[in-house]
Amino acid sequence: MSLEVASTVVRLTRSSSFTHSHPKALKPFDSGEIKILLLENVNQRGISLLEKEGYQVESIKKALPEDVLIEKIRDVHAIGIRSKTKLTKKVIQEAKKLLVIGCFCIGTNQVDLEAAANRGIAVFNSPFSNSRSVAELIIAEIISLSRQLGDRNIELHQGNWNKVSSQCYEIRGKTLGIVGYGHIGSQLSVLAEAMGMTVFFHDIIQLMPMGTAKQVNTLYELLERSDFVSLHVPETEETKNMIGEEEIARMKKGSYLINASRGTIVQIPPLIKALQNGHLLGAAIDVFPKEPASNGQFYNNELNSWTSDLLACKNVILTPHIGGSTEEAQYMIGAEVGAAIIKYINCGTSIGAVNFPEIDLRAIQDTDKTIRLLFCHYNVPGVLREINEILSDHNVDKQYSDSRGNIAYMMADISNVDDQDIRKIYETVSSNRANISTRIVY
Ligand SMILES: NC(=O)c1ccc[n+]([C@@H]2O[C@H](COP(=O)([O-])OP(=O)(O)OC[C@H]3O[C@@H](n4cnc5c(N)ncnc54)[C@H](O)[C@@H]3O)[C@@H](O)[C@H]2O)c1
Ligand SMILES: O=C(O)CC[C@@H](O)C(=O)O
Repeated sequence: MSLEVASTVVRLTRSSSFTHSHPKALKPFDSGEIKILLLENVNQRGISLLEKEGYQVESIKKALPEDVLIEKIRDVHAIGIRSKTKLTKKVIQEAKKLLVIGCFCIGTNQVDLEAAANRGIAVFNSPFSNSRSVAELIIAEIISLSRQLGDRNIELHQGNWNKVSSQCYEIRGKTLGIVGYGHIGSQLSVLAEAMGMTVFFHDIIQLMPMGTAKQVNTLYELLERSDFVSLHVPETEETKNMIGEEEIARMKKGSYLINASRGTIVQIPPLIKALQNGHLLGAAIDVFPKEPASNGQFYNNELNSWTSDLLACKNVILTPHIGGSTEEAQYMIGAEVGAAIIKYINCGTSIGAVNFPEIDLRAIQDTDKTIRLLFCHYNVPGVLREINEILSDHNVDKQYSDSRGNIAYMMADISNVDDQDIRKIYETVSSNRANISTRIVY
């Protein structure tokens, strides 16, 4: 395998010593030179945090077409995205200066995580800041489907008074089947039980049930027992097309399907068929196989060929991927992912990264002449010995290393390093046979 070198040159001037020692605010080099590109309308909280660090931040409200994205990503050290921007291997290969990707959302399926790790690029997300928002939306949808609220609302907006109770039900005493019992699924479980529902869930791992919920062994068992099925799995090779004709046929007659996970999990044509023939009484869909890059009049057959058939079905609630779109969630995500980007750029901290060894070191005290070496490398035998040989003329105050698959990451705080030694250390470490990326912060 060829060793790609994506190294960062450091500033060679330092501040002078302080009499008292404090945790030192580390900086990579002149922070003004750090360029950050934020796409898809990242919350102002995240923008402000990054700007406060002195980084140059460009924020764009929509996702970019691949050619424009490639052009822009070449020049930036960090990129912040949400669910629409596809950071494929091809795009990542063009990102020569990129250190870090921030997914300002939960899902990370839009990023080629392995390609990023192989370039020494850490990827962060916000694993639970919008979980509650999604769970609340699902509760609203369960009630809305059960009472046909969507249809009544449209009818009355069109002047049609249609007072009916036929096939409108309370949710008390009904059964909710949750597929994927992680952050969202388990929150939903608690809320649904509080509304008087009985909860079953299916997950690939054994999990502690909330309240009196029960885990079932198979997806089919869950589908056969539930009045409402709600999907909360990530997009993986196993979950793609998870709900198709056979699975829908296994659902109870008169039940409802809700998908706010990813658009690839449910096959829409068999869902449309089941809604048309009355096997299902309704569905709520928040995510779609293809979604537009920005707001506007894009929801049509050009986007997904079956759109008009779905629109014609009764009791179907369609929302534009807004499960996590609340002020509370977006603010928290902006703060969390913004902080993770800053800590990775300034201090090398990779705790919370989804594709990378997760390590941290306690702060450097604000005395002069200590540097932090950040060395991302291929996980091959003998490398740490070679690096410590390079560092042997200095005092390694503390050091931590971990690996994840074929990628390893080492942090070392080295004291008593003179200005002229910094470049030497940088050059020798970054020319190591296993180097992926080398950075020095101080
Ligand atoms: N609509 C929205 O706006 C919105 C908002 C947030 C998250 N999401 C989506 O929801 C997904 C779930 O979010 P989360 O925070 O609960 O994730 P999570 O990682 O906390 O939980 C996912 C659960 O699914 C389980 N799982 C994985 N593969 C499975 C399979 N094949 N069968 C059964 N269970 C399986 C996992 O074991 C895990 O317990 C995210 O990955 C994201 O794609 C959508
Ligand atoms: O905000 C988004 O675009 C994605 C929301 C949601 O799907 C997530 O993965 O957190």
